[in-house]
Amino acid sequence: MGLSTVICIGMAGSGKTTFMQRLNSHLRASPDHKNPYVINLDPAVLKVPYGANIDIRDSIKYKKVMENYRLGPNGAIVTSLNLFATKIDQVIGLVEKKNDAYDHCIVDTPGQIECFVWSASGSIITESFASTFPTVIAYIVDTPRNSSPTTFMSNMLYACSILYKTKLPMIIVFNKTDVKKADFAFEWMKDFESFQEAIRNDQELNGDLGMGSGYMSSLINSMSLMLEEFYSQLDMCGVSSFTGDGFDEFLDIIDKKVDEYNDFYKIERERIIKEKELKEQARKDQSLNGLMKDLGLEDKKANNGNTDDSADVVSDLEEGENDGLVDRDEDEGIEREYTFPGEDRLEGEVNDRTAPDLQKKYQEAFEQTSKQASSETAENIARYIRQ
Ligand SMILES: Nc1nc2c(ncn2[C@@H]2O[C@H](COP(=O)(O)OP(=O)(O)OP(=O)(O)O)[C@@H](O)[C@H]2O)c(=O)[nH]1
Repeated sequence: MGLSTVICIGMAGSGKTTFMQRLNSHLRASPDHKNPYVINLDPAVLKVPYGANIDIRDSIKYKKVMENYRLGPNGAIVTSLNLFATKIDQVIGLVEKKNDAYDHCIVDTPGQIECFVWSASGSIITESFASTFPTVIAYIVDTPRNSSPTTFMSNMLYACSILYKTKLPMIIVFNKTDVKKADFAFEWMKDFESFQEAIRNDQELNGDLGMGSGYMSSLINSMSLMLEEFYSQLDMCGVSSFTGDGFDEFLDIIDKKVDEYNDFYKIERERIIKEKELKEQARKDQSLNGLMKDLGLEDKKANNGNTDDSADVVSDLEEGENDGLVDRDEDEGIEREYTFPGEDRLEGEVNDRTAPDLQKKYQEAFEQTSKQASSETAENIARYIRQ
């Protein structure tokens, strides 16, 4: 089995870094597993309590990003990730070389979850891993803090949005079980009635001031079906990053999720990528056809074999046909200054339908321009980021 990636995501303070530290030491101590390859993507963390093979802080100085770009803490995290994302191919290349030496590549993400999950660079980084290795999301939850049913549901909705956004297998990891066991959460996820009961109790306990009051409880009730569907796609486990409890189970679930990735998610992802490519090709063909049509160069076959030049092209209009279109201005005789590069044209000629290779030339020019445009765009983005 080759290397698989585990990306740790979770709300601020849920214990991602401590979880990473424990997972790292657990894997190192286990005779059944190889040491993990560890990546830190949190540019703002002061101290990384595990030895990282790749650390975003080595290449990007968070404080400098804040100063140079005059950004606040979150803006600086996003910008640091943007800068890092420009190098992601190199990072993936490095990890790929370790494919045989490691079983797991574990990735820590910034404390501010939205900076990673909802940023373009977060998506690029996740996508890059997911398209190269089987990739699983470990969504870390602070169990004691989620014992209120409404806080729990908000957290689950967040996890749900990540699942649907990344389209990757997900494990919900209830952390800090040394403080509070996660049984209540498993129960709520398996049996929606028990969750509704918890909301009713919360309401009774806290009255109208309680989070479970009125509007919230009816919102939660109406979301029950959606949440049930979401829970059915997940695996969950309870761990304590302090004591190491539950980590064996977590690793078993990772193996299961990697199989799931290979059997289902990979095929689904490839289908989606293929579909996108086809759509993109269709869009390009359409704009090329539009261009050809505008130039009066559409395929003759498209005219049902009618070789008569019946399509309205600029040259036709010049004849002064009464076609209801706008008449030319008085500057009729003035030759247009623009022309198509490399085209040998006769004076005043607008469309030369007799040139047999013209369509081919336009096709080449179109492809050339779109290639040039995309590399120019990439260069512009890189220049902008460097500035
Ligand atoms: N009791 C207990 N505390 C934990 C556990 N895991 C983490 N903590 C504590 O939770 C707090 C947050 O842990 P971190 O690992 O810094 O959490 P984080 O999600 O990486 O934090 P940010 O990156 O700042 O968002 C720290 O005080 C940890 O000591 C655990 O399993 N049990």
